[in-house]
Amino acid sequence: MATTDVSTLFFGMTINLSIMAVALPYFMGRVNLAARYAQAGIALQTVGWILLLWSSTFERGAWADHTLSAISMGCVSGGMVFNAMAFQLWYGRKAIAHVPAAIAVLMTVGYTIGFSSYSFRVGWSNGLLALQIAAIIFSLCRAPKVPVGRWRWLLIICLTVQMLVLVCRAVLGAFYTAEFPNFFGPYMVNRVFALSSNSMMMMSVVAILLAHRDEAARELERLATLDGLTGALNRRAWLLKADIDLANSLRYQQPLGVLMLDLDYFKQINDMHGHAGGDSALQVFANCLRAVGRAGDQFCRYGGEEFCVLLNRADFASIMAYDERMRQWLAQHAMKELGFELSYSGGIAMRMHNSDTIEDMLQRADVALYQAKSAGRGRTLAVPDLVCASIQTGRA
Ligand SMILES: Nc1nc2c(ncn2[C@@H]2O[C@H](COP(=O)(O)OP(=O)(O)OP(=O)(O)O)[C@@H](O)[C@H]2O)c(=O)[nH]1
Repeated sequence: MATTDVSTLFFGMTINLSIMAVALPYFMGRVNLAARYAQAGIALQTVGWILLLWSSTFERGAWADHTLSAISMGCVSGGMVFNAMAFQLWYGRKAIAHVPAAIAVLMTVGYTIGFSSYSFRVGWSNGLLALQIAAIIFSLCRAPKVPVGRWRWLLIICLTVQMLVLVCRAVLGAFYTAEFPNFFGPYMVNRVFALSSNSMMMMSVVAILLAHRDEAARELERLATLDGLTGALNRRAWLLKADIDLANSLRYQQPLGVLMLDLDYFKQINDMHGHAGGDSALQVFANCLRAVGRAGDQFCRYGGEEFCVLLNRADFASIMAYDERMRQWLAQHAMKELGFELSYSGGIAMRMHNSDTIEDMLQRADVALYQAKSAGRGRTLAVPDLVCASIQTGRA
């Protein structure tokens, strides 16, 4: 430790940062907003460190030293703001970083004004950078809105180490100036700061790459489970969830129903309003299912213009009420949003006995749906010998 040269360590770190600032955008390829924020954060911090090293080649306190150092502080703290925005997006939250951004502005302005006092500028810049990092750590300690991997803890550890070293530097620089008169001098705190900055920066980049991988995995899962046009679950994902719900319904002996829905005269809709009109109708229908559903109901686009809803803890009367709500919703919204009426036929199947499978229920719902179509459409039926009821509302 005693032989480590602080300037060389910072120089090495700046070289590493520069390589990563160029390599990340190049090798990550086209990325979404969060990764672009993270890349911008690293790039800004790189510029900051380059300027800081450059400033040290000028006479101390000279105009060039003052200007370059002030800009470098703005870049380093601005880079933190971009990183905070990236982490928030990876947390599934809105990308706001008011506190780190306000601290970045405050820090740069104060540093520029108070540059002539070494103790002030070291205390101010290190103290506020530590505060900025504390704000980011605080937001990382809140529960994420999406499942995130262990990168979160890696990042919290890296940032905490950096924050603690910055606090030491702030205190030593501000109050023990005689023992700590130079940023690049061979003092223990400078060495610790240079070494920890090096390793924490590397680890932070690892965390960023892991966060990006998490996000890619979530996106893949989204693509694999959702229908691209309507945002509804696709058949495969729905069947997996349906099996779990059926097992729970058996275990707790609670009612479970399947509602199979098919838009009426959909071919005519396509013919009259074009394929885009048909697509919009499918989206409006999915919105209808979303609007009238309760938490726990699962719906999917089963295929083409056919949808399925699984209604947990719902008896036949509740499913009839659900169907009625759907028809009312469509009566109020379809004409307004599409310019034409939208009607559907439905088939209901309740879980009948303990050996029922989802496939059995779908088969019964399909038979009921076929009967609803044959009976003139615009209605929802259950297979007559199983449940003697029908709902006949809307267009017949
Ligand atoms: N616009 C659009 N049309 C689709 C999509 N998937 C399936 N279709 C169309 O949906 C139509 C379904 O037609 P049919 O099976 O005859 O059903 P229908 O006209 O609704 O008749 P009934 O169900 O008997 O009332 C076909 O013309 C398909 O091309 C889609 O994603 N978008």
